[in-house]
Amino acid sequence: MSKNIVIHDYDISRSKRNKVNGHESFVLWFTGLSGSGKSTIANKVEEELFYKGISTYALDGDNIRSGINKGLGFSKEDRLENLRRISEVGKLFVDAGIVTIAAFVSPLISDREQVKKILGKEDLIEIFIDTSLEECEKRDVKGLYKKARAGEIKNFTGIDAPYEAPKDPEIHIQTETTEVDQAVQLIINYLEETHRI
Ligand SMILES: Nc1ncnc2c1ncn2[C@@H]1O[C@H](COP(=O)(O)OS(=O)(=O)O)[C@@H](OP(=O)(O)O)[C@H]1O
Ligand SMILES: Nc1ncnc2c1ncn2[C@@H]1O[C@H](COP(=O)(O)OP(=O)(O)O)[C@@H](O)[C@H]1O
Repeated sequence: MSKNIVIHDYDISRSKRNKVNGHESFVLWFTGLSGSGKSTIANKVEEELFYKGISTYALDGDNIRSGINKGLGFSKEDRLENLRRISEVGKLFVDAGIVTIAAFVSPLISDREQVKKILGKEDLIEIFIDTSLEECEKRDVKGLYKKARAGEIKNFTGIDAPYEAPKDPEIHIQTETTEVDQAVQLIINYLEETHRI
């Protein structure tokens, strides 16, 4: 803690907010290669939760890398800082009583260890969107793999930057054998079975 910074406790606590909202707050953290299906599945999971009356918010590349993290690139250091700030923002949302959905490549085990350290194991549900590089490249939703192969983008995850698969995620989805709707149902089932919702 910096010198001369004194934390002020507010009376409206997270547990009061959770009680009023009628549900817990936590982060669903999606990790996987670009094009693996993180945003597609995260978006539908949010929709499903939202229409169940749950307060949700999705943090995704668009609202983060063009806003709070404008100026950060894709070096190992910048990714770590990107994910550190996202985790801190996620922590605020959880404190605000919101089920927070985060969809980021988050490629390294050490990146995700930092996320876990900031959010705390209890408030984090890690979801590995497991799609082979071959399939992501075939999808090439944004045409970025083509550019990376042509050398027009450097440090592209899966091409010339590493992706380290999670060893023990709470939820593991293989999109080449699981349809989007099935993936969403697996996540909702997990949340119900673990009494998160
Ligand atoms: N070099 C490189 N490597 C990986 N991805 C790249 C890169 N350059 C741009 N993009 C686009 O940025 C999205 C990934 O941003 P993230 O913030 O999720 O990345 S990270 O977690 O900090 O590694 C990723 O979005 P998604 O496709 O939604 O995953 C890409 O579209
Ligand atoms: N089973 C599946 N799960 C998720 N996405 C799938 C699946 N099958 C095909 N797709 C397609 O793959 C693409 C994934 O893109 P996107 O969700 O933007 O990935 P990411 O956010 O990981 O970069 C979408 O065009 C989606 O329709």
